[in-house]
Amino acid sequence: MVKICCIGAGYVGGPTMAVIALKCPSVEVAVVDISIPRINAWNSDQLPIYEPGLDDVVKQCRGKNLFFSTDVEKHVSEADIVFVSVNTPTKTRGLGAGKAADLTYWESAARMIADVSKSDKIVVEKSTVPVKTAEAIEKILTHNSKGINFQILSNPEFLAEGTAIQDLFKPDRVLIGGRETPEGLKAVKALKDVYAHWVPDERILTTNLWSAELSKLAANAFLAQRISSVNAMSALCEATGADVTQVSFAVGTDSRIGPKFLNASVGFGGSCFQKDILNLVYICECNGLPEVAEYWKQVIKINDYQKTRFVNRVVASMFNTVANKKVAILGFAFKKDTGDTRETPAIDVCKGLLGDKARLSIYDPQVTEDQIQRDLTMNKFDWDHPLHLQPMSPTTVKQVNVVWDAYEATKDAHAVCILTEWDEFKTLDFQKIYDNMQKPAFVFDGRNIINADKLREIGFIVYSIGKPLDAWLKDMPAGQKSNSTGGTPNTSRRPRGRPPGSKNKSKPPIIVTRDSPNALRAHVLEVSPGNDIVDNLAVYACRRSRGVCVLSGTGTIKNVTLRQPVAAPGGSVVTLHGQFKILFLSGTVLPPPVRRHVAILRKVRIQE
Ligand SMILES: NC(=O)c1ccc[n+]([C@@H]2O[C@H](COP(=O)([O-])OP(=O)(O)OC[C@H]3O[C@@H](n4cnc5c(N)ncnc54)[C@H](O)[C@@H]3O)[C@@H](O)[C@H]2O)c1
Repeated sequence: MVKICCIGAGYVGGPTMAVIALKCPSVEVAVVDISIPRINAWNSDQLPIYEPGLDDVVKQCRGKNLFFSTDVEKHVSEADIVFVSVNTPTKTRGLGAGKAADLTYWESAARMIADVSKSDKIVVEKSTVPVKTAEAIEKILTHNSKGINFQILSNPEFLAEGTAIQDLFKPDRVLIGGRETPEGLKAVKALKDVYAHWVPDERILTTNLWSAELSKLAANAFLAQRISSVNAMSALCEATGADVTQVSFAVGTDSRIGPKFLNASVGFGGSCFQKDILNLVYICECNGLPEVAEYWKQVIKINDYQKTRFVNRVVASMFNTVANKKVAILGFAFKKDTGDTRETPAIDVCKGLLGDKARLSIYDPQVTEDQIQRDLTMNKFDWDHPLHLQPMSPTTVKQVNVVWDAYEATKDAHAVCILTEWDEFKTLDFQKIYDNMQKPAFVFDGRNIINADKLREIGFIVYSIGKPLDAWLKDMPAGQKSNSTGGTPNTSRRPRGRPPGSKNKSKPPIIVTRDSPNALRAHVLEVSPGNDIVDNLAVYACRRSRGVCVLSGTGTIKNVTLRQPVAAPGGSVVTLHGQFKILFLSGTVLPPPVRRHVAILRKVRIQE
């Protein structure tokens, strides 16, 4: 019986090995990891990752030919084929920091394989690694081999989280790279035989080692580039009145381009795209190709720009400040059908809004409070280290409240930001949400999943990425960079001086609302039908611990109770029934600890 061992029981190692075990009953598969909680979870009913269809596959073969264990050395020494699927984070220190791949975990796995092996082995790179990594790994293994023969193969994984099981069942292709020597070709054939249990022969591609390694980086760079291309178009669509959905449909029907991966959004995320492109950029620089490096860097710059642009749009639309306003965040995972939050755009958007002092109420069906707090306090790239090496007890962000229901998150909120395209968000009762929100009520759809027209009919002010703007949003210039957003900083500098040929333009009005606690701020409040105006204002003042000075009001009211000042001679209460139009409304409402009767709504002039 062929024995396979996979080092690393993560998003790739776990599902990939479970599918190999399912499809190859004659192969014994052990998945090993240094993380005890992770292995315990794989052996329980609560798997450590959420992936549609995964539970079913694991249940069918766990304990038969699929095993999860922390006994790394035992299973490695017994295996014929060792997959290495460990983290390959971006380096945070030293040479190549912020770009190059950190191969610490890979190297320590390779040294351990060399130490414990007693028989020949095929070692398979499953992790995404820089091109030429196999050469380095080969050196480590052969220098410590004690006469054992190791063959290194590159077999990069192309699954996408959220559809991993489908992708593994029916891959577009399986790529195997190996040495073009008799031993290398034999090793390639041995691995090909494993996949041949369920993947058609024409879908198993074999190449040399370096082509396989580079193909994975190239594939991710191309995918991310499509997203950045359509996101760049989305900014132009907003500026011109074009609709990005119509543009991408028209572009995607060209058979040379194709329709996939052309949805505009708040930006791409996930553990791979940014990391792999940075890695590619570094490799280009090291190979003396600065122009090529610069080209790929732009894909990440546009992604950062898109997140910053989204935050700016939210802040600018809400009178240029979100200080102390409740903003509901629907969705935190980097895409639907996964609980994975690695490099999710939600992190930068939330940090940006928190930088402007918003209060956030976050709901995601698959992400825990602990994870969200961790993500919002962790340093860049720290997430890509095994759990036990990450900061143990992150400080929590106080302005963040994580809830388990979209209606709870949106209650009393000023705005809703949709950051993950979960299907359940499409069927929310937006009328109910609107009724329970502060007015004007805003929806910022970062995934273009809601029916904007319907929401506008309800009364929302809606922003959908790359779509024609509401009149309200057009009047709120959001193109400028906001220094207060904590999102990924935009490093590009504007050239000095006026562009050639430009004239003096009329300047947009400057909105002077700063968050000094004592500054006056203008608010438009809408009191819903059936509500008492004074009560509403009192609740509003109380929640914000602020005095409210009412300057004017419009609309119609019913059942008016006019209280004459108590001290006035003959002071009394006059109650008027019927429908009245407000001509003039002024007054002051003070928050606690001032006693309620001191809060006075002074003047209402009404007309029958
Ligand atoms: N997540 C994806 O969608 C995806 C897709 C394709 C490729 N990849 C690549 O696959 C690799 C793994 O990604 P992932 O998402 O599964 O990461 P992950 O963090 O989910 O899993 C990696 C696991 O390796 C374990 N590990 C680290 N060092 C170890 C060691 N010396 N011995 C035993 N276990 C060790 C960690 O504890 C962790 O559980 C990365 O290189 C990634 O770029 C990821």
